[in-house]
Amino acid sequence: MTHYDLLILGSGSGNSLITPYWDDKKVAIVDGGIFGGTCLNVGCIPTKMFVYPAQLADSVDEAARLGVDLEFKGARWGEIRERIFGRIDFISDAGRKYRDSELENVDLYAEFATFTSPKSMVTASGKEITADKVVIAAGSRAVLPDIPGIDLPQVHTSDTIMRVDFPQRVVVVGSGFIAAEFANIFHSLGAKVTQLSRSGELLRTHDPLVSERFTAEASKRWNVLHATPTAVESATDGGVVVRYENPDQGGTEAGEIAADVVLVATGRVSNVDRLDPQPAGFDVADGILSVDEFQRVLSNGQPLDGVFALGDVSNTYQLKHVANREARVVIHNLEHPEDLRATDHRAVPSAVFTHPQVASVGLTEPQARELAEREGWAEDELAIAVQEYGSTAYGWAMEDQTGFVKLLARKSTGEILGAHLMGHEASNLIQPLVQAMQFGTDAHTLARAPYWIHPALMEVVENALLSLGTKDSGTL
Ligand SMILES: Cc1cc2nc3c(=O)[nH]c(=O)nc-3n(C[C@H](O)[C@H](O)[C@H](O)COP(=O)(O)OP(=O)(O)OC[C@H]3O[C@@H](n4cnc5c(N)ncnc54)[C@H](O)[C@@H]3O)c2cc1C
Ligand SMILES: NC(=O)c1ccc[n+]([C@@H]2O[C@H](COP(=O)([O-])OP(=O)(O)OC[C@H]3O[C@@H](n4cnc5c(N)ncnc54)[C@H](O)[C@@H]3O)[C@@H](O)[C@H]2O)c1
Repeated sequence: MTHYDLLILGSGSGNSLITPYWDDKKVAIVDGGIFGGTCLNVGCIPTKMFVYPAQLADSVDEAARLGVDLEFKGARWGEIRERIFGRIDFISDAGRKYRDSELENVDLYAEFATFTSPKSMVTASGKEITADKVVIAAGSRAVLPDIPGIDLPQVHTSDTIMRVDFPQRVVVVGSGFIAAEFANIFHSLGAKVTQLSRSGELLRTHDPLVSERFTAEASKRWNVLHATPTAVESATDGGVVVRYENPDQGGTEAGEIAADVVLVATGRVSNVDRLDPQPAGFDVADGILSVDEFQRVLSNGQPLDGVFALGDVSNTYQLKHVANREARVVIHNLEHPEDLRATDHRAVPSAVFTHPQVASVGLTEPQARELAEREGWAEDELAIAVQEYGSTAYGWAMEDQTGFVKLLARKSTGEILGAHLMGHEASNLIQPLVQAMQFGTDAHTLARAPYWIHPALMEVVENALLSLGTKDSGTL
């Protein structure tokens, strides 16, 4: 048995916890997967490195509308893939070597491990590790529907799809973040894409206007079927046949579609079940490890001293910037047990890097209506504004016909409740709204106090804020 000052389970966001504070202390980092975790190896970073070339390919259609004739001659997928993974694999490998052999005070266990008590683990090869402090950053994994043929080699999750040779025919199963991003990448780079959506509505957890308009836009670009897969079968040409049926009345009729590869993007679950949480007495609720606001793991509803968790294993956001924020809180709380700080989850934004881009923060319209009803607000207290990109000068320059900013606010106070953007650079345009929600800036003050550069596309946010008609804060 080897004892450490700190044991970290998971080398994704967990890797950032080893600050200079631990230089003269013993640290164990345990990871049975690829060093560096999901975001670096199979998540945010490589996907966005494919999204950008896809965006360049998309510009051909946009340019044509504006009288500029470009030609898409094709994408050198193999080259793109080698460039992306040449960079990423190098970073992952260098990180692993640094932890494994260059730091004297850190031991890397490249194995899966399970808990035997809150502060002790056993690795797959039987090594026992104990520690004074423990951080669980074990992430999440893709879930697959239980249908015949799901284990065929042509069926992928986001973990493996980016390493394939370019497929001419792709079936994407699911309607969430991952499905939207990959359907767009493969379509834009020249593949024939069919997306199977169980509900027929893409990005369904977003505001209904986003879901409705994104579904319409995506359906113009690739084949979106209101259907769910029932089986995948090998085909004689080396590909597969995906059988599908309509999940409810009004859906696509049953049928089959041939594909080279299938990407299954039907959600991710916390890895907590694979840690053996019972012997450790960890609380698990709704499939995630329970933590308090200081990221301390709970046992029978009480925080365990010196045991923390962060990221996808213990939150339902499943976003890297949330895992990073929680990691900063854990870094502080590990080093200052007498001055614990809480994680602030008030205004967590997200973006879907597809085409058109989507970005959101705060309440959707149904959630805001529910709040208004619960709190007995007057009829017109909920202010809603929808501002089209095309209503601004830069939108004219772009001849934009799809982009919009939708805002929800409380009329009498100007409190911004939610923001939902779809269109060019939505992931950047949303940032001032995130700031305002975080700092409690009301809609009128945000529109009037700072200068907004004219005629930047950001004016669409300024105009949406003014369109809300919330209380006049007096700022001219
Ligand atoms: C395709 C894709 C695209 C994404 N894009 C974005 C994006 O654009 N923006 C965004 O904010 N988020 C994005 N995400 C989500 C983001 O990647 C995750 O929220 C984030 O990486 C979670 O970090 P983590 O530290 O909690 O877990 P991870 O980075 O997954 O780290 C967990 C580590 O724990 C290890 N582990 C698990 N169990 C054990 C065990 N029992 N023993 C030993 N080791 C174990 C795993 O091998 C893994 O390396 C994306 C995710 C995917 C899949
Ligand atoms: N840009 C980003 O920030 C980004 C990008 C990718 C992933 N992520 C994170 O990763 C998480 C997982 O992404 P995801 O797209 O897998 O999950 P998701 O929860 O966004 O979407 C899952 C989709 O699969 C559908 N589905 C579930 N079971 C099904 C079944 N049996 N048959 C057919 N459809 C089914 C659901 O209806 C839903 O549309 C996201 O929640 C997100 O937080 C973030």
